[in-house]
Amino acid sequence: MARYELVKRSVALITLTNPPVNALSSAVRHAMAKSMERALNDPKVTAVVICGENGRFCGGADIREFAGPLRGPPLVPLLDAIEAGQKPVVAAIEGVALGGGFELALVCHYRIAHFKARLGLPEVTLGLLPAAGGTQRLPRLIGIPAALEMITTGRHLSAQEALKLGILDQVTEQNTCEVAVEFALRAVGKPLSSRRVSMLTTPCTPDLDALLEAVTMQVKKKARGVMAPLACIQAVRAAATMPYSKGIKRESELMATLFNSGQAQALQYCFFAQRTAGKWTLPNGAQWNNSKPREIRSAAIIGLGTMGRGIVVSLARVGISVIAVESEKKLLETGKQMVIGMLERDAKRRGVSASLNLLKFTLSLQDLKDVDLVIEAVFEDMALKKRVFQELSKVCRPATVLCTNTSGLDVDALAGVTDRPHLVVGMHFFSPAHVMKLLEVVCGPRSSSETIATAMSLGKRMGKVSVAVGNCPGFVGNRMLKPYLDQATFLLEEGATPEQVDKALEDFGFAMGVFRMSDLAGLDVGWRIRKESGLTGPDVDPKNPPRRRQGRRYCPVPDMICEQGRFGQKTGRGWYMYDKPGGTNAKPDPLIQNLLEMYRSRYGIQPRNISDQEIIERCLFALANEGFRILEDGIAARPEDIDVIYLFGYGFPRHRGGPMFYASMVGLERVLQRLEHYHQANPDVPHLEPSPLFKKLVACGSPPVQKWREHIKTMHSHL
Ligand SMILES: CCCCCCCCCCCCC/C=C/C(=O)SCCNC(=O)CCNC(=O)[C@H](O)C(C)(C)COP(=O)(O)OP(=O)(O)OC[C@H]1O[C@@H](n2cnc3c(N)ncnc32)[C@H](O)[C@@H]1OP(=O)(O)O
Repeated sequence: MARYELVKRSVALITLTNPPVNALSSAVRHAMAKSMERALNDPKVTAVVICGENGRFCGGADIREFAGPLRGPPLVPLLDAIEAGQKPVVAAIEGVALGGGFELALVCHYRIAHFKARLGLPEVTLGLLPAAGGTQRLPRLIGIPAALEMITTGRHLSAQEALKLGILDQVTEQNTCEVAVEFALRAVGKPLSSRRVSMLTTPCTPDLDALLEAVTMQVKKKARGVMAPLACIQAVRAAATMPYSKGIKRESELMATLFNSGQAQALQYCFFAQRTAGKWTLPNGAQWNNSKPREIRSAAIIGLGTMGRGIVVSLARVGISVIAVESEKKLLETGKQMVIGMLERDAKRRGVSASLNLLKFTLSLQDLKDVDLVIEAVFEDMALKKRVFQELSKVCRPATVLCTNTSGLDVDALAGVTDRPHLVVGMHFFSPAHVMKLLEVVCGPRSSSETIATAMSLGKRMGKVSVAVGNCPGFVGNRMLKPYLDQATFLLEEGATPEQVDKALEDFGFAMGVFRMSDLAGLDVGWRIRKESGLTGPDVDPKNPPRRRQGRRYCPVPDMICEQGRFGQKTGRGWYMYDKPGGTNAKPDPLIQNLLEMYRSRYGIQPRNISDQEIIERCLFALANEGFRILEDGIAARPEDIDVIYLFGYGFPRHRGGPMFYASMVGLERVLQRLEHYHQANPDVPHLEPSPLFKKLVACGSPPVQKWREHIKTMHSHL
């Protein structure tokens, strides 16, 4: 857990050895304490260097240990002892120094880093604060404004930036440990008191209160209802206004309030869920670590609409040659100009040159004969997509992987029209594709493990959080959206307004409520799907009651809105009104209020007061209930996968952990009771009927979300 060596006859080299990130587990803390004691007591040792094995200094405290009772030597006294020691200690930072790892570096008397190293205090992203002295030492070292920014955002700094801020003493391109050992030898005999950061005075900040107020407003706006950034601000205030001994107590009190909070549990769950999601597995035993992806050097995108353009940019910026295909010259030219503009802006922001030489634009599918992979991103129309896949089958070489960006159509039906169904897979990007992190990799029953591995690995290369899902209408994300949207519109029928529903969801933590989000996405998309599914439009039998379809409750209000040409932001009118077509400033529209009032009176609905609690319960419990069905059907392998999809694709607030984790935090029994209650009141809404898996989990004593998998016995897993 820590290796101790004597180098250059007088330098104790202590290496943290806890792969993969040398986290400060209780065993590491124990070994560190013993090694430091040995170094400080050995008269031969004149200086100490601390480094991490495998080119990684330290990824911080062991987050897994936070879930259980704290054991082993506490970190704070260990770090205090290092700082107070009478021999110079140098941190040799390679890879990362994050969280507790960065705090370890802060107690060393000198810090040397490799030029590729990254440093930061990401505790806030885990619902915590840097409670091993970080909130008190960092402001003393670099001043309040810079420390506040680092601590409240959790941002990683490059070594160069850390050097400029005064965190590092030296940045090197050579062997960091060797440089640190030489540095340590030179430091022997020099006074250490000015090198003990806890003993420094925090530099004075003019207008401290105004600065703290401004940052408070900023974090409240950015992360509504999230506790950790606010606690970080209070801790940093203590560094400015209290002596170190009192500030450190304040830091620890604030940490105690965060440590056991539901928010910290949710955020730490998200950290691990995100990493679990990449570990896909199929019933035949093929999985992420035994299936080799193909190397993708060239790709083609068919269709240069919003999605296609975003995908081209995502591929080109990671160095993949892209051929972009459109069906008409004008569309091709417009798409080309937009892609070039997007790539140039992206490159400018990242300080690199735009990889325009990787792009080729064409009207001919014949140009795709040699590409490694094709992503179809044409209009969401099965007949059109089938024609494209048939054509691709003829044109592309037999080994080319064929992907569809459909957001819900049958991937296997497309595979079926090709000569290579095993090489067909869904790659469902989210709009705008060059910004949104989520990628659903849709595994058809005939997709080979190599094809899935290729799509997952390509997603990772593009910086996406890729989740493997099964093939069913809407896959995971969009399938779950239906019960959520249905509940929101039923609530309007019963007496709520779009702004009330949105406010309840935004207060819960969503960046945008469901109606504002629908206006942004465009209401016509859902309208077209409802028409195609026979739910609305001229094909519906006029004898059919307007509020019932296929034996279920149906709300025609969204159709009525679309019939008025209100498609959302793009038309300047939707659930809200906007200053102009394309405007983003949503204002309540009296016309919508009138429409709802007339609608209720036409159908004899007595509006009632609806509480925010009911809005949250009906929208989110219905969402989670569909998640349970998805697990039952084997469309998602784990609840973590569903949560990751909602966190990265649908703006579910991270500090709530995702719909499945949220249900477990509320308590499965309580959620079940509430669903049963709502289902009794709405027997014609099947989505409110608790799923069998859900009931089974409650009957088994509501195990924690990580254990649900043990209770899921899917006969026909799609994964
Ligand atoms: C009333 C009660 C009062 C209680 C008071 C309590 C007081 C307690 C005081 C304690 C004070 C401690 C203060 C310090 C806190 C912290 O340090 S919190 C941790 C901060 N660190 C981080 O957030 C870093 C997290 N890790 C990362 O960002 C990345 O992993 C990485 C280091 C940048 C590496 O990235 P990459 O190479 O892409 O690898 P990954 O896939 O992300 O990770 C590889 C595996 O390592 C696991 N892992 C990573 N970091 C940690 C960690 N810190 N702890 C445990 N495990 C970690 C990760 O899960 C991966 O695992 P596998 O998926 O199983 O491979």
